[in-house]
Amino acid sequence: MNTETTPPSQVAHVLTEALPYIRRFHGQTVVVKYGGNAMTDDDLKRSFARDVVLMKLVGINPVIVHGGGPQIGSVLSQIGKQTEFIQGMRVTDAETMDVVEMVLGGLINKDIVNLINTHGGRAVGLSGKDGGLIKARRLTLTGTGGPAEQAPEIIDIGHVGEVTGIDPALMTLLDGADFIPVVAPIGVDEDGTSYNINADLVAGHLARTLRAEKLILMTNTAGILDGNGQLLTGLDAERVRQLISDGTIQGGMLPKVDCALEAVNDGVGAATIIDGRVQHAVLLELLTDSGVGTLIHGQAP
Ligand SMILES: Nc1ncnc2c1ncn2[C@@H]1O[C@H](COP(=O)(O)OP(=O)(O)O)[C@@H](O)[C@H]1O
Ligand SMILES: CC(=O)N[C@@H](CCC(=O)OP(=O)(O)O)C(=O)O
Repeated sequence: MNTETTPPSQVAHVLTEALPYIRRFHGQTVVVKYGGNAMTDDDLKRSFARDVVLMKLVGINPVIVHGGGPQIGSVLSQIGKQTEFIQGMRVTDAETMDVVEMVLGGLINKDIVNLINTHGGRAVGLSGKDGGLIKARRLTLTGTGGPAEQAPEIIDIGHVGEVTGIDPALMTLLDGADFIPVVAPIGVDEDGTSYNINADLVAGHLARTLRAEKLILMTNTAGILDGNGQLLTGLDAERVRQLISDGTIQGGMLPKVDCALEAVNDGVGAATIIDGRVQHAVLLELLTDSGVGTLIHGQAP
């Protein structure tokens, strides 16, 4: 909103509309997954940084988990390396893992930290290695094809991890000192081996561990769409299962719905998938009556 052209009464109205939401989320943790597809445009990146700073200033505790899939892809193509996804996960050999660490833990993480800090926040960038934050192990995928009587085929996708534990100590420390944590989705096992982890999965685990009031997954669609491209504003587990089995939900949307369902069934207040291509998407979702995207419901009590 441009306050130079907006009548003051309208500005006051907007602030009043936000008041019940500010009260509701005050002192609560909100985990925001900032997908690589939502960080392509400089204006959008700035609007995201301002939203995060505003959240912190009104007493909400934002925790940012970022992706960077397209950015990893572009560095891999610059060095002439092919990349492949199986069931939404990037096949990650040792050389790809180095690029993942450089792009996620280096470039993107520090870019977001810098952006938040230049807009008045105090962000601290971490990967899952810092303070033992994200414990991981190798993820094994099983094939979906083949005759039913045969044991499912095990697919090796290299250094791709799944989260086995989150140590919240560092988060609590940062939150207590009013810092904003910005987390790169890299985990480590007991032997010190690094793993590339889908950022949605990390965000879901963090939200559960921190008992977040809300998990927000920002992506490059209006939310979850039905077969006709229409936005589905609210879904429960049963409907999600149907949409997966009829192929409406697929690819990169699969880990999002999985982790959103796991989160709401394990103590997280709500999970929404929103359009990160919209300016101030996070504020619209958190602090206005309109809300945006798809809300994933938990099981009825
Ligand atoms: N039913 C669906 N509704 C919306 N998007 C879907 C659906 N099924 C699959 N997708 C795909 O999921 C993508 C989002 O996942 P992904 O590309 O991994 O995004 P991000 O980088 O934000 O994690 C969408 O761009 C779309 O191509
Ligand atoms: C295992 C795996 O696929 N990891 C992802 C990690 C980044 C990510 O999740 O980025 P987005 O959220 O932007 O998709 C990858 O290598 O692309």
